[in-house]
Amino acid sequence: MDVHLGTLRSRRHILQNIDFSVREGEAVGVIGESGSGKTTLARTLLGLEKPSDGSIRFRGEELSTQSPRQWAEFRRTGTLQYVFQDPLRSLDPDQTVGWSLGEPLRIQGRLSQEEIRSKVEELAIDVNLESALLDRYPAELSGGQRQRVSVARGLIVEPELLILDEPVSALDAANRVQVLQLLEKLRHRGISLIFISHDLGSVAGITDRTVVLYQGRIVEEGPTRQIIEAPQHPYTRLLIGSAPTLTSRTSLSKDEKNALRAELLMVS
Ligand SMILES: Nc1ncnc2c1ncn2[C@@H]1O[C@H](COP(=O)(O)OP(=O)(O)OP(=O)(O)O)[C@@H](O)[C@H]1O
Repeated sequence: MDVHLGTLRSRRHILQNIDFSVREGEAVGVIGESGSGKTTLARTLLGLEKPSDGSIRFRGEELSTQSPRQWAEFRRTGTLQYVFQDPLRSLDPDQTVGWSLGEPLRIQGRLSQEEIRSKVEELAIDVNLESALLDRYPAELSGGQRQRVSVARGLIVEPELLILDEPVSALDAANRVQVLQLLEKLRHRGISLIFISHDLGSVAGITDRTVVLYQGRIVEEGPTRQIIEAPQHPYTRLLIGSAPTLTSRTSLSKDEKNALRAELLMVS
């Protein structure tokens, strides 16, 4: 799949030849530095950008040719849900957290008010949100609590695929741990996940496979353990070398990093 963005006069090739799949119940990480195309990929998978070439299939159904209205319907029915970096943007500031959590179910229109309320309370327990928080407004929650609400909101309609774009980047260390623990718990629920992040450390404990995005292209893909223990591409080696806590190896020296950067220039 390819994606071009920009105006007709300055069209840019943002994603090139992207080809990967997610199996049922599998958690796949997409990592890459700023500008590598991660958010464009998330937006394309959600139907918010249109691929210029190639296809996006969900359970064999071709999605890339669907109209914006069909895409909206696909997101609305809950098959595909998403969590973005900034939970304040996805939660209505004028509504209580409990209201926002129940909103996807109200849109679906299949359950009564009481059923929705009890589902919201059940889910709050699941994501370790005290029930008293349900009556508060988003601005009255901590960043971590808000992001747990966003994840819960993505889950309430029991999606088949949850796309998370930098879900912990805006959080401090303690809140990050809480949200990552929640995501780890989700893995065992059979939901397929795409976890997009610039930080391999966040993705490491949660994903089965990882895709490495560099300058809009996939340069490496494999089991997350293998990517961490035996990275092949110089870009991945640089990423891992800059995150020494991920492996038992010591971090790269300045010379080693420079050598990898030079190699990277040769291959890109
Ligand atoms: N609407 C747009 N028109 C033209 N170029 C765009 C548009 N949106 C993004 N880009 C460019 O596409 C490239 C990838 O952007 P994208 O936001 O997908 O990267 P990212 O990996 O998510 O970065 P970050 O981690 O900083 O959010 C960047 O060079 C960006 O400037």
